[in-house]
Amino acid sequence: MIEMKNVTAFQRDNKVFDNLNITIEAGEKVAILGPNGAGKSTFLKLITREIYPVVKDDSHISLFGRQRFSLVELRQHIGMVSQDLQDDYTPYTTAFEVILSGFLGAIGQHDHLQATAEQHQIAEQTLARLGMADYHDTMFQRLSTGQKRRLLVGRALIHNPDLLIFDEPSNGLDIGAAAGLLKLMRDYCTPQHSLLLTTHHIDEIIPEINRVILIQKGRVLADGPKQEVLTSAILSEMYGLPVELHQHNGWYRLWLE
Ligand SMILES: Nc1ncnc2c1ncn2[C@@H]1O[C@H](COP(=O)(O)OP(=O)(O)OP(=O)(O)O)[C@@H](O)[C@H]1O
Repeated sequence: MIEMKNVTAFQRDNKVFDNLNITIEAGEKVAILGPNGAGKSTFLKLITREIYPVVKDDSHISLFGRQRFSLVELRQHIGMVSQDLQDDYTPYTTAFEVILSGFLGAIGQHDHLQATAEQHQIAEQTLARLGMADYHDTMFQRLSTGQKRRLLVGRALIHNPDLLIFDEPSNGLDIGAAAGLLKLMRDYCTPQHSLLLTTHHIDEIIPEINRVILIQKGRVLADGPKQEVLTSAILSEMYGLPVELHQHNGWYRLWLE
């Protein structure tokens, strides 16, 4: 579903990846961990085409079996939740428009992208299912961080995408809102759906995630089944300080030694 071969990519004049190789198959549920600045968001931006790789003969990015996509087509396959996306909404976009924009692969409403009556109806139902029907016309700037994040999840899921991308989704959420978010993530994890989660919080790695990729300074430090990659020794090496990992009923927690 995602194949990155020998990918070199920059953020302005910072070379973030030099010959990165990562393949993710359809249906996989994957967590990507790494210290600040490791390249996690850059990896996701290569998928969403917010960043383009350096053009080289032996390098390509293939998404959903293809190397060429229009952005509109691509976004039909992907649902995204990220702080960047949250920041991109104008303060005056209403809660309903945020949800509806998931159909349009756009931020907010755009005159040239018209939603159908059926899409309007599904957006109304989604808003209600999220428990936010009373906020239909409330402007984005007047919502709490938890409410904004819930809207973004509704927006990401509304078109039933093949791939859901969560970029540090529970940042800024209280424990109840974070638990609600994890529940939405788990509900999405059917065999045909793929999930990519980047996080700093080991306890966000839901039991359905079976593969973990560790990135450090733009390189893959470890990549494999969760139970092999998530060990105290490997995580201590990655973070450069001694940590102790605990596992309980498929969930993980990290302690400083
Ligand atoms: N807009 C930008 N301009 C220049 N350099 C950038 C920009 N955004 C990121 N970088 C650099 O690219 C590298 C990778 O950043 P990236 O945001 O992908 O890391 P990350 O693993 O997502 O970090 P974090 O956990 O802090 O969000 C870092 O060295 C960062 O300083």
